[in-house]
Amino acid sequence: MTDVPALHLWGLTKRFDRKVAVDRLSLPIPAGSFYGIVGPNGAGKTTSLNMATGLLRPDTGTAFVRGTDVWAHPSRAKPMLGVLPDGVRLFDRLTGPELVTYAGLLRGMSTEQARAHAAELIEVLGLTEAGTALVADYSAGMTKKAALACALVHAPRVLVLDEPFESVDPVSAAGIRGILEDFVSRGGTVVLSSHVMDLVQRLCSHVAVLAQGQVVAAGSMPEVRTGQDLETRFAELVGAGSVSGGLSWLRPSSG
Ligand SMILES: Nc1ncnc2c1ncn2[C@@H]1O[C@H](COP(=O)(O)OP(=O)(O)OP(=O)(O)O)[C@@H](O)[C@H]1O
Repeated sequence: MTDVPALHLWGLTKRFDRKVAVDRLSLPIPAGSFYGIVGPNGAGKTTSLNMATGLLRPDTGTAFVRGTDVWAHPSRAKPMLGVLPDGVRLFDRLTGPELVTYAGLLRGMSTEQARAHAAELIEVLGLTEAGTALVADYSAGMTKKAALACALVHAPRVLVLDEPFESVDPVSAAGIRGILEDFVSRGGTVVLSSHVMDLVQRLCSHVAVLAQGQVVAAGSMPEVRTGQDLETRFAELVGAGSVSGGLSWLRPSSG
C-alpha cells in the first residue's frame, strides 16, 4: 500500500432542505484496501459515495482519487474510478454487450478493446444467456450485474460500489466476490457499501461505520471489531433498536 489514499473523502457535507444527510465526513481509504462502508438506513452512505465519485456536488468538502480532486479535476480523476451507483439508470434500450461496450467507449477505450472486455465481463457475470435481450427487460439482479460490468470495463484503479450484491443470486455473488478479490490482489482498491455484515467481515480488510452522516468508527477490520463479530459491534456502535413486543395486532387472523 502507498501512503496516498486511493480515495480520500474530505470534509464532505450535504444538506437536503433541513436534513443534514452527511456532516463534515472525512475518511481516507488506503490504496490496496478492500473497504466496507456500513451503516443503518439513512446513515448517509449513498450520499457520501455519490459526492466522493463526482455524482453529487457537496455543500462543503471534496474527495481526492489518488491525490486528484474529483471536483476540481474531474477529467483526470474520473478515469481512475469505476463506479456502481445506487439506483443506477442505464441506457436500457441497448443489449448487455452493447451497453458495456458503450461504457468502455465513454472511458476512451478503442472499439475493439471495449468489445473484447465487454464480452468477457458478460461471460463471467453470467449474462451470456440474456443474448440479445434489451437491458430494459433484465431482472433487478441482471441489471445490477450489467451496471457492475460498466464499472469494471475500463480497468479502473479504484472501484466504488454501492450495494453491489443487492438482488444478486448466491452463485453470481460468489463470482463477483472472486472478481473483486482478484482485483484487490493485483493492487486495486475496492470500496463497497453493504448491509450484510457477514459478507463485509469476510471480504473487507477495512471498514467504516456511518451513523447520522458521520463516521462513528473506521479502520482495519480488527481495529473496528475489537474482538467481536462485526454485527455485534455494529449494533453496539449504532444502537440496536428492539422490536420485541411491537405490532401486537400483527398475527395470523383466525377468520
Ligand atoms: N435527494 C434527496 N432528497 C432529500 N433527502 C435525501 C435525498 N437523498 C438522501 N436524502 C436523505 O439523506 C439521508 C441519507 O440518505 P442516504 O441515501 O445517503 O443513506 P444510506 O445510508 O445510503 O441509506 P440506505 O442504507 O437506506 O441506502 C436520509 O435521511 C435520506 O432521506
